[in-house]
Amino acid sequence: MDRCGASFMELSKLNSKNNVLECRVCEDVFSLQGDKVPRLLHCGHSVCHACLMRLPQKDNTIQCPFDRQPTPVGNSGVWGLKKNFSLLELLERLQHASDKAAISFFLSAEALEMERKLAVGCDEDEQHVAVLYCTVCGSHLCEACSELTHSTRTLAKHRRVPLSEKPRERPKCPSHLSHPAEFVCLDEECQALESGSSRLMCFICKDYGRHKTHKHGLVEVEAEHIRSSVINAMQHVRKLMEEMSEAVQRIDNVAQRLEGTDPTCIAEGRPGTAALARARVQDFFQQLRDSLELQEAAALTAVDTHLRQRLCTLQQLQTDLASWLSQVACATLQCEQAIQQDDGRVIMAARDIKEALLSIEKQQQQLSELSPEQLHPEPCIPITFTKDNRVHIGRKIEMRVVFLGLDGAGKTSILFKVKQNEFTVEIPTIGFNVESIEYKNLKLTVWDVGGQHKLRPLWKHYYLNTQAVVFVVDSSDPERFPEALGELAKLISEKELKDASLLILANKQDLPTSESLERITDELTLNKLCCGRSWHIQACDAQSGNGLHEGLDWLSRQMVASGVFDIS
Ligand SMILES: Nc1nc2c(ncn2[C@@H]2O[C@H](COP(=O)(O)OP(=O)(O)OP(=O)(O)O)[C@@H](O)[C@H]2O)c(=O)[nH]1
Ligand SMILES: [Mg+2]
Repeated sequence: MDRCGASFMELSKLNSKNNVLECRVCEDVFSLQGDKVPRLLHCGHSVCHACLMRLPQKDNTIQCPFDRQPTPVGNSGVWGLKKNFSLLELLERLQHASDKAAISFFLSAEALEMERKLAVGCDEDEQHVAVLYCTVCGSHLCEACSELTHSTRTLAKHRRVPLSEKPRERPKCPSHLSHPAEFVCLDEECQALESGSSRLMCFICKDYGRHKTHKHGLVEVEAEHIRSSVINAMQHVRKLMEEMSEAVQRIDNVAQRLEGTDPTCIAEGRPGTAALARARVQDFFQQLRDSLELQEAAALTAVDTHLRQRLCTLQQLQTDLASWLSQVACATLQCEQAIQQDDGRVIMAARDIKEALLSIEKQQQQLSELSPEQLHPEPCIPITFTKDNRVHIGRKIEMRVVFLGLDGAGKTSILFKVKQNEFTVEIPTIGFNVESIEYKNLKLTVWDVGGQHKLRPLWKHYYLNTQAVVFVVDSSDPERFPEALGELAKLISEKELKDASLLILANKQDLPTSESLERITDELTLNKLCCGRSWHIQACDAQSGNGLHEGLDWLSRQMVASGVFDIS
């Protein structure tokens, strides 16, 4: 192989592998001059003159179609950009070698393999796979057939290129196969309805065929439009793909953070967020278990204390009864023995007999003073569970309740209506009333505190250990609703009352001027104010007692988690 042949082969290989001699936008081979001359962009990429002319210009700069780097163009536009002289020199050498040397085509084994992958049959022998294309004969050839068929002096000059560089074929007119399809129909209806091939036409079809009245364009130009629109679209697609792969990366990072398998977590020995969440849940439930265990222990202690007291009482009663019994038995014996004697001795013992009988009477009296529960004790233990997981032993749950509200709202009237079913005209409370009220399974200790303005600063002394606040509102006095709202808002913000249930009694509903529950709820902004705590509004009147039991029932439900269990 001579030097020229060798350099041609290398250049061909270079070109076939990297397409350095083609414009990568239009894929046309660069030319030494004219539209296809390669021009250099600032980023180092080369693009043919024609493609550069088609690129949009913004503020006298054009963007490289490959890396979007800007290249300023002067007043002379694309014409002012430097030609890629290195590439032009390479091209010139290649053409020169091509003209001079007999073409003996060599492709590396690797390049041959690439060409074979195109799987095009050899036109000379269908058993062979083509790797070359003769641009003069227009035939696809394998290496052997290429040598064989192009061995004469004239045929050897035929330009053969790797199959992958085969020049694009010109389409044939579907109606006149001997003519090239030079035009394409641009009619909108045809574009929408017809296949691409039926829109192609030769010059005869253009002037006389079915598309003759339609708008048409040159095949090359239209194909170029499609190519450039695809290239444009591909730029967006590339951006989209970048965004997608970034999103995939982000998702991957998040998944790793969740599982704790990301490098930072591993390096710092930090668990993933899922493990942290699991630990938080376990902590929470451990605290619940701890506090439940404490509550259980307290409840069992309450049962044990109850048992000790009951046993102690029973033992005391047993001891008392045994002592009474022995005293009665002793007196009875004394009397019986005395009356067995002769008359004189009976008379002499009369005083002792009287005393013995008196002692028996005394024991009888003591026995009759015992309650039925003491005389007929039952082994059962009544247990109630409160909502705060306390155990209450006995038939009634004790509850501390404070009645608050503006002066004249009816607190004292309600208290006495519930306690002794009486409605009397009350005088204003100065200080407080405290009463014990039993209702169903509740034993309420009610603190009714005076509501006059000057007394309100004292309300705070009644908050400690209060399980429920009953806030009484005079429903017939809407002018004082804002004042009531102000006092209620202060109560709600009190720390000591944060767990207390809140019953709002809309009192004096018997009066014709009384407002509805909806209006009072709105005026006192109860839905907002009491959000997050257990509260209830109940219409009532202290005169008839209507609504008071419903209110107490609600309070009972707030206290009791589970009704009375008679453990027997
Ligand atoms: N018609 C009617 N009058 C009521 C009702 N409840 C209370 N009253 C009357 O309203 C007035 C005030 O009642 P009280 O019970 O003293 O009011 P209070 O909230 O205890 O007032 P202070 O002790 O000053 O805080 C009394 O004259 C009661 O008779 C009711 O439901 N209907
Ligand atoms: Mg009062």
